[in-house]
Formats: sequence, C-alpha cells, structure tokens
Amino acid sequence: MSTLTVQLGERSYPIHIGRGLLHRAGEFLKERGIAQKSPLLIVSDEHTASFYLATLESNLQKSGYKTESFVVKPGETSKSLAVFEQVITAAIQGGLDRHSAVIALGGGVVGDLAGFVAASYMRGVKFVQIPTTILAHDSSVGGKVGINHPLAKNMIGAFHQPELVLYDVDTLSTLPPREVSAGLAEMIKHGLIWDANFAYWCRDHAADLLALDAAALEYGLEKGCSVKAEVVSRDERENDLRAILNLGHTIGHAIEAIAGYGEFLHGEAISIGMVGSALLGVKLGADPALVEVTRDMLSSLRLPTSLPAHLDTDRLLEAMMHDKKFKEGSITFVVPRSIGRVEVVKDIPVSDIRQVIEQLKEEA
Ligand SMILES: NC(=O)c1ccc[n+]([C@@H]2O[C@H](COP(=O)([O-])OP(=O)(O)OC[C@H]3O[C@@H](n4cnc5c(N)ncnc54)[C@H](O)[C@@H]3O)[C@@H](O)[C@H]2O)c1
Ligand SMILES: O=C(O)C(=O)C[C@@H](O)[C@H](O)[C@H](O)COP(=O)(O)O
Ligand SMILES: [Zn+2]
Repeated sequence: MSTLTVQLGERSYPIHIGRGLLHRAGEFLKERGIAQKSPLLIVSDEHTASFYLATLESNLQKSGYKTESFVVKPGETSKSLAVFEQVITAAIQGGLDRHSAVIALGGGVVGDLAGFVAASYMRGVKFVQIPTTILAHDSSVGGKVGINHPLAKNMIGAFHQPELVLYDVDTLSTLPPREVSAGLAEMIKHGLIWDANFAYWCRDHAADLLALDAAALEYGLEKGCSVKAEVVSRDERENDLRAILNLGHTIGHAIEAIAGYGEFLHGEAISIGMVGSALLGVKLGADPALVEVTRDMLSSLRLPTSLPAHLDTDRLLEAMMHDKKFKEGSITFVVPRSIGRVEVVKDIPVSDIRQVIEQLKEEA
C-alpha cells in the first residue's frame, strides 16, 4: 500500500492506494477517528453495490460500526436534486446524527452525490471516499462535491473534504472497458497539465493500462492522485492554480449538458474537450504539432477526439455561458502551451471557440 497526503493543515487527509483495502475499511475508519456509536450511511450505485457493498458492510460491522446503505441507479442522472433528496431521506430514516459519516462506495457520480449529502446533512458531517473507478482517482480527492442542474453540470455543490480516501485497486477489475478508457482521460489530463513525462508514460503504457495491469494501474493512479493532491494542497478553493484541473472541461461540460448527461461519459466528453483546448492553444501560438500529439495520446487510450455533427454548435456555446468558467461576461479556458504546461486564459473570443467546435466536427 502507498499513502499520499492532501496537505490542508488540520484538515489534511490520507489517500491510501493498494490491494485488499476494502477488507480493512473498519481499521482505516477507526484510525481517522470516525465514531462507532453513530450509524454510517454507505451510498453506492446498483453496479458497484452488487460487487462490493456486502464486503464493505461486513467488514465495518465486524469492526463495531452500525451501517445503513442507500443504492442509487448507475450513471450521471443520479447526480440530481431528486436523488439528493432521496439520500437525505435515507440519512434521516437511518438515524444519522452529527457524529455520523457518509461513505461513498463507487465512482465519481456516487462520490460527488454522497459528498454533497455529507456537506449538507445537519450542515455537514464527516465523509469517506472509497473510489471504485479509475476516473475516481480524480473525483475522490480535493473535496469538490455536488450535483447537476439540467442546464449545467455541477451547478449545485460545495467544497467538503473527505476524512480519508481508501482506494482498493482490486475493485477496478470489474470495470467495463468503456469506463476504463473514460477514467484514463482524467489520468492523462494530470500529465497534460503538470508533468509531460507522465502524459507520455500514459501513452506508452496504454496497452497495459487498458488491460488493467496491476503495476501500471497502481503507478498511474498514484501519479494522478499526487498531481491532484499537490494542486489542491496549494489552492483548495480554486482561487487560481486549481483552475488548471479543468483542462478540457469548458467544452466537455457543455457536451455532457446538451447531450442530456447520458450519451457521453465524463471522461469521453473531456477527451474531446482536451483536443479542443489544444486547437485553441495552437490558435494562441503553440506549436501546431500539439494537436496531433494530444489526439494520438487520447486515441491510444481508446478515447474519442472529435465531435459528432449532431451536437449543435449554438447550443454548445450557450451551455458554456452557464458554466462556472463563464465569468464577468467572458469564457475562461485552460489552454495548453505545450504538453505538460497550461495557462488559464480569460476573454477567449466566442468566434475562436466557434471555430474550434467546427474543427472538432470536421474531424468526425
Ligand atoms: N469532484 C471532482 O473533483 C470530480 C472529478 C472528476 C469527475 N467528477 C465527476 O465524476 C463523475 C464521473 O465519475 P465516473 O466516471 O467514476 O462515473 P460513475 O460513478 O458513473 O461510474 C461509472 C460506471 O461504472 C460503474 N462502476 C463503478 N465502479 C465499478 C466497478 N468497480 N466495477 C464495475 N462497475 C463499476 C458505475 O455503476 C457506473 O455505471 C462525473 O459526474 C464527473 O463530473 C468529479
Ligand atoms: O477538482 C477539480 O478542481 C477539477 O476541476 C476536477 C475535474 O476533473 C472535475 O470534473 C470537477 O468536478 C470539475 O469541477 P467544476 O467545478 O469545474 O464543475
Ligand atoms: Zn473532470
């Protein structure tokens, strides 16, 4: 097992990454001082629960915890106000008190939803992340929790850091191939924004990563989590630096929202968005090879790199205006300057973004 730390003073917390950790969950919760007398609420989704909920419950109960659980439908549509209310109802009915903790067992959807429940229930209770997707190496670290509005992604939420991230890489063995690729989009993003060598490493080890080779996965997850932890430790509330974690998300979030949170997985949408950002980077002076290298990296991970023509350009632009990155009347973009180096650029002209969207469609 390896352990990283998100450094936030008194609110610092560990990220444990390794094998067999689900069977030791109770031990780690006790270590972090999670109360045993108050019930825990485990939030999961139907897929994840069918594989791992019984193991987690049995371990926690053996360790002296009382557990309640609530299982949501899989997929992005569970990040909604309606499902949020259902989970809050389960917390009240399960007798959770102010010393209880909410545990997210699942991918980013469950993590964001359960985290927002933890942030809101009785004005905030403790929260534990047990990520079970590759993508969730990103979502489980950093404390951004929340749900979607039909008009815009992640529009309702909070910053609420977990007490602990417990990443049992054995759980990744049951992931469907499409989810593996989608998760690798956020992994390579951490290279593209921070560490060129890591981005090239992801490309060069694509076959191992796609085959869920244990050594490659553990290295990639550790590296991805360490970039995320470093950025969050320096700028928890996205005052400046943290914005770079949004590479590909200006276009990506717009794709997810106008496609109704179903057609594209988050990782797929941001993959297309990262190619869009590279196209914009070239417009703003980067080496034109940047686009081809970025496309090649993402294709090697079996990710989409172009926009289907049926996604309407005006609707995409309109969705970008509802995003959190639309501020003081202009759209902010994370723009790559080279592999591993990005800059946050304000006031990108809408005409440039329109051109980029059309270029992304031409490639389809
Ligand atoms: N808070 C953040 O900082 C942050 C960062 C990145 C992404 N996100 C959010 O994360 C979400 C995407 O997360 P995701 O890709 O993990 O999606 P997800 O939670 O929907 O999981 C993907 C699919 O895999 C299934 N699944 C999960 N674990 C499994 C396992 N071990 N075996 C088999 N199936 C399993 C799920 O049931 C689901 O069908 C998006 O809503 C995105 O906005 C948040
Ligand atoms: O943690 C962050 O900061 C990120 O931007 C990580 C992103 O990968 C993630 O998709 C996040 O949920 C986006 O947040 P938002 O505030 O831009 O909606
Ligand atoms: Zn993301």
